[in-house]
Amino acid sequence: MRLGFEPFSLPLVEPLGTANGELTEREGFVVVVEVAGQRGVGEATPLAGWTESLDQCASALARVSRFPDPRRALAPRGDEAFAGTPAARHGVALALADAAANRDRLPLSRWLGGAGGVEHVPVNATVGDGGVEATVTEATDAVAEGFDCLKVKVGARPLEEDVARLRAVREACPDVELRADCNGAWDRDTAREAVDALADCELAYLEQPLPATDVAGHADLRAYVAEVGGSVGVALDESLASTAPEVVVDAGAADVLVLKPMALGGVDRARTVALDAIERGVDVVVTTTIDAVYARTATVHLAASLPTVRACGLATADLLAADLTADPAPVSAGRIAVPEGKGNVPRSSTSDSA
Ligand SMILES: O=C(O)CCC(=O)c1ccccc1C(=O)O
Ligand SMILES: [Mg+2]
Repeated sequence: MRLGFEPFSLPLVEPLGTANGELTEREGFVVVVEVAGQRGVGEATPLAGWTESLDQCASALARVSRFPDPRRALAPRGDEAFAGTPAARHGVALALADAAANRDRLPLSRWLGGAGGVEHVPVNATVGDGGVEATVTEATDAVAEGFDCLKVKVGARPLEEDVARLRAVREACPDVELRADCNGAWDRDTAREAVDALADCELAYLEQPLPATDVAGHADLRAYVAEVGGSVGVALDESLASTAPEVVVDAGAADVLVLKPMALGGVDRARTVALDAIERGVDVVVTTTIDAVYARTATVHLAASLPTVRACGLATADLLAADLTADPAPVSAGRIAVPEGKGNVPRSSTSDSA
């Protein structure tokens, strides 16, 4: 039983504009385990605001790599080994899951508990902040590539500009499912104004309109939408990094949960959260923090393992200027074919398959 980890740094092709500023590169660790001769590869790619810092992640991985058996770190009593470091837990849990799925000769989607038979996962295109013209160009390019669901980043500029952007996208792309991700940028009044101003845009949902900790505000906003006879849903993303998902669901604060396995401490944990939410009538979308190929592919497997999932935020490989190995699950016509080989990233499709 061995566990090692190596740092990586991958630049984005161009910065992704969000209400929290620009994301320009992704740094993290490839985690490798060997269990009874079986190799497993995981990924820990922390992102400030969603997870621990890079340094905290490295410390947690170093600590667990000195365990005689790192599997103990995932056992219920060992979970404190990862307290506050969900990205580190994600990396170790994925490496161990990959090794076990390889041993059992199952694709990760099946090893996680999926029934099988899901060949594709639908995905949304991610349209960053930009002027009206740039936003419409990105949106129409995505539709031409076959996407039928678009997520537009908003909240980085005054509401009337975001309204103009979303109206222009709706006009140019009348048939798509349209979502807007505010990354917590609005206050309660602005969010209500947005619901009114966007009533004719047929938005599927507003993602994290209010700050992460304002769970009650999101419940109030849902009540407001019902009161004015609107149809826009409320999706929560950042709130799930600070508030337990069951608390969010109990509060009636979300129509949709946006689940990021890196922030939730692993695809295994994200799957538990997803199944619980679905059972309670809340939809789920799975996405990443723009992770590299191992974590992104694991999230494709997670999506495929669920009984239902809405278009996922997994069309982000092209945002990276380089990746850790060949992509076994590229986007084609707005969806991703689920890898069928054993494990997470099947060895035959990797460039380091020696
Ligand atoms: O969901 C998507 O379409 C892509 C992922 C994405 O938007 C994102 C990427 C990095 C950090 C945060 C977020 C987010 O959903 O807020
Ligand atoms: Mg989001």
